[in-house]
Amino acid sequence: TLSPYGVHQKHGQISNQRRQFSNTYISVEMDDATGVAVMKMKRPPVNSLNLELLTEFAISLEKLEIDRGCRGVILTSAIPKIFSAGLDITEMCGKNADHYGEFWRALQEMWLKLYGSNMVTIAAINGSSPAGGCLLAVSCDYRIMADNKKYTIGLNETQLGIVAPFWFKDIMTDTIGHRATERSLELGMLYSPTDALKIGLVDEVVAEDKVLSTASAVMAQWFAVPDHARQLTKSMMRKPNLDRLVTHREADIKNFVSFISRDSIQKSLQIYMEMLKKKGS
Ligand SMILES: CC/C=C\C/C=C\C/C=C\CCC/C=C/C(=O)SCCNC(=O)CCNC(=O)[C@H](O)C(C)(C)COP(=O)(O)OP(=O)(O)OC[C@H]1O[C@@H](n2cnc3c(N)ncnc32)[C@H](O)[C@@H]1OP(=O)(O)O
Repeated sequence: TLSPYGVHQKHGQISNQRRQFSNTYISVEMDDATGVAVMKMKRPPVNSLNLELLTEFAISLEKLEIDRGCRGVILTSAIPKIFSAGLDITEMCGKNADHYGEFWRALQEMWLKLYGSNMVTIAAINGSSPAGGCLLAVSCDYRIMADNKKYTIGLNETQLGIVAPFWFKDIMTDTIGHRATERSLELGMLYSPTDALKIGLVDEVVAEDKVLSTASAVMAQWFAVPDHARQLTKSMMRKPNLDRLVTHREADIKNFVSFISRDSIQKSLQIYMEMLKKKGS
C-alpha cells in the first residue's frame, strides 16, 4: 500500500499476536500480546540515514504512536555490527540548497517524533553508533549496548569538520552533563561500550546475544509504571528541548543549509568520504 507520504508499505500477519509492516529501510514487528514493537533499520551497508530512511522512520513511529495496542518501541538494527553510521554524508555533499533543506527538515521531523514519543523507547544498540546514530540512541528513554570493544558511540561531528547542532548538544548534555559533553563534542569523541557506560552515555552493556532480550526485560519494568504518569513526566522533562527546536526550526534549517553549502565544509566532507572509502578498500 502507499502511505499518505508516498512511501510504499507491506503489511503482514505472522500470527494472531504479531503484526508486521515493512518499508524499504524500516521493518516493524508489533507484538499485540506485550504491546511492544521492534523497529529495525535495514539499509546496508551501514544504516546511514538518508532522506528516505528518515521519512520512513518518522512515518513508522507515527503509525505506532496512534496504535492503541503499542506502548513501547525497541529500536535496533537489522545489519550485523552496525546500529547506524549516522547521517548519510552523500546527502550533505554536492547537492543543492533545496535538497539540504529538505533533508534537514526530515531529520528534524524524525527527531521530534522519536524524542517526543509518548511510548517507552529503548535503543538496543547492536553495533557502532556514531553521530546521527548516537542521536537516535540518546533520544530514546533507555540505552542497552552490545559488549564488543570494536563498537563505538558518540557525537564525532568535529572529526568530519562539521558541528553538532544545538539540539544534538542539548540532549547529550542532559544525558552525560555539561563538562563531559563539552569535551566530548569539541574532540568528536567516540566511546567503547565500557567507556560509554562509565560516562552514562549508555545505561547497560550486555553480551551481544542478550541485547534484545535485555531490552524486552527493561521494557517490562517500564510498563509497570502507569502510562499516563510516565508520559506526563517524560513530556515535562523533554518539552523545553522540543519547544526550542520547534520555535527555531526554520532558523535551524537556514543555518544548516548555509553552513553545509560552504566550500570549506564541502571539501572537509569530501576528504572524510574519501578516507572512509580508502579504509574500506
Ligand atoms: C556555526 C555553525 C553552528 C552550527 C552548525 C550548523 C549546522 C550543523 C551542520 C552540520 C551538522 C551535521 C550533523 C551530522 C551528523 C552525522 O551523522 S554525520 C555522519 C557521521 N558518521 C560517521 O562519521 C561514521 C562514518 N562511518 C564509519 O565510521 C564506518 O563506516 C562504520 C564504523 C560506521 C562502519 O565501519 P565498516 O563496517 O568498516 O564499514 P565501512 O567504513 O567500510 O563503510 C561501508 C561503506 O559505507 C560508507 N559509509 C560509511 N558511513 C557512511 C555515512 N555516514 N554516510 C555515507 N556513507 C557511509 C563507506 O564509505 C563505505 O562505502 P564503500 O566504500 O563501500 O562505497
